[in-house]
Amino acid sequence: MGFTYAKEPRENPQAPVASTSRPKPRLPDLPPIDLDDFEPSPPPRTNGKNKAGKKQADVIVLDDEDEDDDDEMEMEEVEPAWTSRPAAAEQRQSVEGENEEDEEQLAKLDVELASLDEQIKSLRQLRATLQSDRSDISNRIQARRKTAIASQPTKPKAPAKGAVDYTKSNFPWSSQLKTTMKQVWGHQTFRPSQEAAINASLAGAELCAILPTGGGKSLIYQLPAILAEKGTTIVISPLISLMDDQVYNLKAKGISAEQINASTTQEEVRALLKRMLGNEAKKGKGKAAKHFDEDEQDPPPKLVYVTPERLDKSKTFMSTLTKMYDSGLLVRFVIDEAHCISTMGHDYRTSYQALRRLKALFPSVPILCTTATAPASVIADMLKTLALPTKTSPGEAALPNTTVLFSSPLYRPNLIYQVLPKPSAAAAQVQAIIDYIEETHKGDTGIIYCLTRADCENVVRQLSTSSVRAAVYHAQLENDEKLRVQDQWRRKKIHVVVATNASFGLGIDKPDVRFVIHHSLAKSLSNFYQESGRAGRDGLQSDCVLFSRAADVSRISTLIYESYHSGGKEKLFEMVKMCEDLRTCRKILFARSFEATHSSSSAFAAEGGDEPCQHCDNCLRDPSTYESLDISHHAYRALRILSAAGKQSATLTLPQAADLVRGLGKGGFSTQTQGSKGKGKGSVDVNEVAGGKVTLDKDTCEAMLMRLLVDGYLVETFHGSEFSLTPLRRLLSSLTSLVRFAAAYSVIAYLQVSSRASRFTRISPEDVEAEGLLVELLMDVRVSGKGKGKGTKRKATAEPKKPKAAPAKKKTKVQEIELDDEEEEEEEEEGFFFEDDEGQEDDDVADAEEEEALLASGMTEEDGFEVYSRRD
Ligand SMILES: Nc1ncnc2c1ncn2[C@@H]1O[C@H](COP(=O)(O)OP(=O)(O)OP(=O)(O)O)[C@@H](O)[C@H]1O
Repeated sequence: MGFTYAKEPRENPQAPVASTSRPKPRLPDLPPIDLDDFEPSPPPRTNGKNKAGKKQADVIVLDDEDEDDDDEMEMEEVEPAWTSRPAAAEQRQSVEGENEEDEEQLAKLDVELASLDEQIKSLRQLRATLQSDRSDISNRIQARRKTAIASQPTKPKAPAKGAVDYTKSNFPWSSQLKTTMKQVWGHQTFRPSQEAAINASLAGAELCAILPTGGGKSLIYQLPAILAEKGTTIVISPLISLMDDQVYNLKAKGISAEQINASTTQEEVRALLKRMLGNEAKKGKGKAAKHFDEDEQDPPPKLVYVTPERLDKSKTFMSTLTKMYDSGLLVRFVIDEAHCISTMGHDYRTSYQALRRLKALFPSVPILCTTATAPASVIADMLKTLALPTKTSPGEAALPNTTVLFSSPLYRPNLIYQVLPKPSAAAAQVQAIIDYIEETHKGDTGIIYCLTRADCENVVRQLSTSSVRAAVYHAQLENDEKLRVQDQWRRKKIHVVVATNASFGLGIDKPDVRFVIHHSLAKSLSNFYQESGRAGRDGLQSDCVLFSRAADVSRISTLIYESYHSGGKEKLFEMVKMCEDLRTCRKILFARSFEATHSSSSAFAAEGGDEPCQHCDNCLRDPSTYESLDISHHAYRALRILSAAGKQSATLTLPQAADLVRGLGKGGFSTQTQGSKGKGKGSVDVNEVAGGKVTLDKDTCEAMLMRLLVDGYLVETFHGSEFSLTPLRRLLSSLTSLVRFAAAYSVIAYLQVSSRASRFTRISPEDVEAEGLLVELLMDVRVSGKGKGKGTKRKATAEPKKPKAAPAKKKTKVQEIELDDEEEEEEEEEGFFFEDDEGQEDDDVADAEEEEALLASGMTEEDGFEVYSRRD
């Protein structure tokens, strides 16, 4: 090398030329010409001009001594491109070299531009998100202003023409109502909305009664059922346990009530259907008469409980109803726990959709819906599905051709709510429950709700080592075993039923349940209200305790993944927010949730108005036991680290993500890329990407990640992985195609950063150091002066270094954590437990899937088996 060829002469050859870093030019020896390499047609040299018509520079021979910095450029000027083959080759080489450099530059610029485009795209997305947040908040402000104006007292309107006030007690049946209630049920007075709803029911109105858990909804249809001169009331109920309970209680009062479920033999079903056709069939001449057994002495039942699947699938049952209808023996249809139409009817219990047929086939039979948790949207869905009038009117001014609505306050002052932190180790979790029961409710009747069958069994196993007598109850138990457990519980032979909420929730009515414990979060606030509502139905003070832990959120997400993106997530997050709130009265939190959507403004407010209840954990909480922790910088680091890991397709569950951002496992994590031995591995330098690790303790860090998830900085993605089919799942799969792929896959939820996270992640650690963060995140955390036990030391967290020029922030105390030093060191060394974590989730999903599969297939508990295996 040493010189290059000028493609074009400089316009001013005398002009100074910028020096280059190349070696000083030397006058080259002319190399021998290689003819083989000689090009046949060198570039034309015409009149000293180049192609562009510009004059070529003359050849200048430099004196050797004249080796100054300009030499090279001079050489460049004098050496034409075609002078020799080797020179041309070198020129080509050099041009190629330049092109390569430029192409490299181009590629680099392309990468940079693409990265800018990506950033612009994500900033645009972030902008849109923030703008949408802004308009949500602004709409909320507007809505509150409007509500405030609307709630100003206005002149009461005169009732519309033709309106009926069902709250009066001057109906022809009024005195008989009270007498029968006293005689049969022993109740002295009606509870709110009971009498009015019964009046409307007896007047033949289509109606919907929304009363609190334990509010006495059953009486609303049971009393009119026994007052009917003839015929049967058909109650459509979602759960066998609920039907068992109702039928058991009715029979105990001498009321003729039956149910049809999986344990009802075909013989029994046939006999019952004949009884339902009753004397009319006996007297008649048609087919019904032929079926009637002369020896059958039992009178027709006043109430028959069935599942929606029975109505949907059993032709014999439907044809019996048709005969009853023709004979005037169908008194009323009752849809108990009617919110299930909307909450289950679209996915798991599609037979609920078949209830639409009732109005079409039996138009003159009134329908009564009862529920404790039906927001306006659910009511609308319910009415539409049942083909009832979508126009509603209130019970005190009911209009013809409308669905009449009754509601009474959902707040139950005798229930004392509290949320307690759940320990991380399984044994410690159950021990906390044992301690609570032994200290507060020794010998009392209660329920413990768990997420999965495996959880139930673990809890019962450990309870058996204590003084608490407990039994397990879940969908896979044999029906006899279920009945035995319920019976023993009713007779106080056992204190506690440990149940999955899907199997032992709705409608369980034992008056003296003194406590309901949630071993894990409920799937929604409305589930929590329903499940905890099993307590204190006799009106006496009872406790509702929930043990909350961030990692449970991900467990639940995987259990509800099918409905996660169609409302499940929002419901779960609402539940999480309630648990994380350490300040607001639980009654007010429930009220906000229900009133936001409840059709009646009285949902919670009526009793005590908007005043705090003064007896929940938040009302009684000592302000010195919690504090507001500024988690902005922890959140920044966590999101930067997770974002970097995400770029390597990391697969991180919430606990794994917490470990990673806390710097455990030396920044290593599993990735989606499959290596020869399974998953691939990735790693991230937490100091480089985030300026350091998150210095919160494990629990607080997990709580922070959960908060970032709920606030939308993180998102969960679901991944299915195959696992072997258990015999039960295989059986289910073979029984119905409705047991979807859930039966053969486990689902894991991984955390990823969302576009919203770029509020944090787009700023480099240096900029954060220099300028601080724009976003501030505060989180309430519990603090306690007490140690955890023997060997426990109190230790203050090292807060991430605050930025020098950070904007002034609310002053917060440095959080103190109680963590055993040794434990901490062990964690550091051991790093991750990927397999264990996922194994746990696999188990969860397997359990829940079996439970859900029964529901999904329309085979709610054993009834479903009956539907599919013993077709009528
Ligand atoms: N008027 C009344 N006076 C006293 N007790 C009543 C009255 N009405 C109902 N009860 C009692 O209240 C308890 C709850 O009633 P019921 O099972 O009908 O509640 P529910 O509204 O169906 O509740 P859930 O929605 O939680 O199933 C029962 O033990 C019942 O006997």
